[in-house]
Amino acid sequence: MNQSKEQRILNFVLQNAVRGDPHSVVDTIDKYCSQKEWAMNVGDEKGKILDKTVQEANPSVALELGTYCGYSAVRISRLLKAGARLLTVEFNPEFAAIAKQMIEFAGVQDKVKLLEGPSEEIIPQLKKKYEVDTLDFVFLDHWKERYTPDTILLQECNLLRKGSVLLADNIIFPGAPDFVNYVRKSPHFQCTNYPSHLEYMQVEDAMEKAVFLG
Ligand SMILES: O=C(NC/C=C/[C@H]1O[C@@H](n2ccc(=O)cc2)[C@H](O)[C@@H]1O)c1cc([N+](=O)[O-])cc(O)c1O
Ligand SMILES: [Mg+2]
Repeated sequence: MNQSKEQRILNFVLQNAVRGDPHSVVDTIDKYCSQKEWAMNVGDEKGKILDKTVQEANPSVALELGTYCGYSAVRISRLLKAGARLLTVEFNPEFAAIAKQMIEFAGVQDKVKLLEGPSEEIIPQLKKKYEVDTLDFVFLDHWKERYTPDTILLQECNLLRKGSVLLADNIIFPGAPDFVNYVRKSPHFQCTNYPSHLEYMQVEDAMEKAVFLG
């Protein structure tokens, strides 16, 4: 049966990137997805905003919702300090299998833990099952209608602390209007908007940073 697009992306990385070099894995995925087949990786332009936000937060414990092929898991984990870890949540078994191989090829498997399942199931398990106290950084890049319920769930599970940084992809396209309304109206978040473009396209997009105020 013919290969999936995600398998083709992984194969291109295995054949063209440098094993153990996360930067080359990120660049190689961007090369494939800009020249051969579009895919919903955060991409390099928004990736630079992600990099800066991660470096500023300098998280000990980070969470990503929506692993997909592992592009942003590799991108984030390459910036983590020694001993820091990224927990990334993926619901689709095929994508999880691709991401696992991508993460291992990049050599960041010691920093990244891929959790398979829906975010609404995984988030309530983070404290007891995954020994999380609070999250220093959260990247939201999964189903857009899950951004708000999962942000509420993170608060209900006491996973945020004063200063926890949320960064959400696709605020303009495909859009997450209820999330933007929620965090901008909430007295518990200090928000910043970062205009950008949809990955590999000339389409407008943006990222929203929401810092939890406690
Ligand atoms: O739809 C988009 N993203 C949805 C991502 C979904 C990913 O999150 C996982 N997940 C993991 C846990 C869950 O609980 C639910 C889903 C899904 O299994 C999938 O791997 C999107 C679309 C465009 N676009 O241009 O159309 C651009 C983007 O940057 C996007 O992020
Ligand atoms: Mg996205």
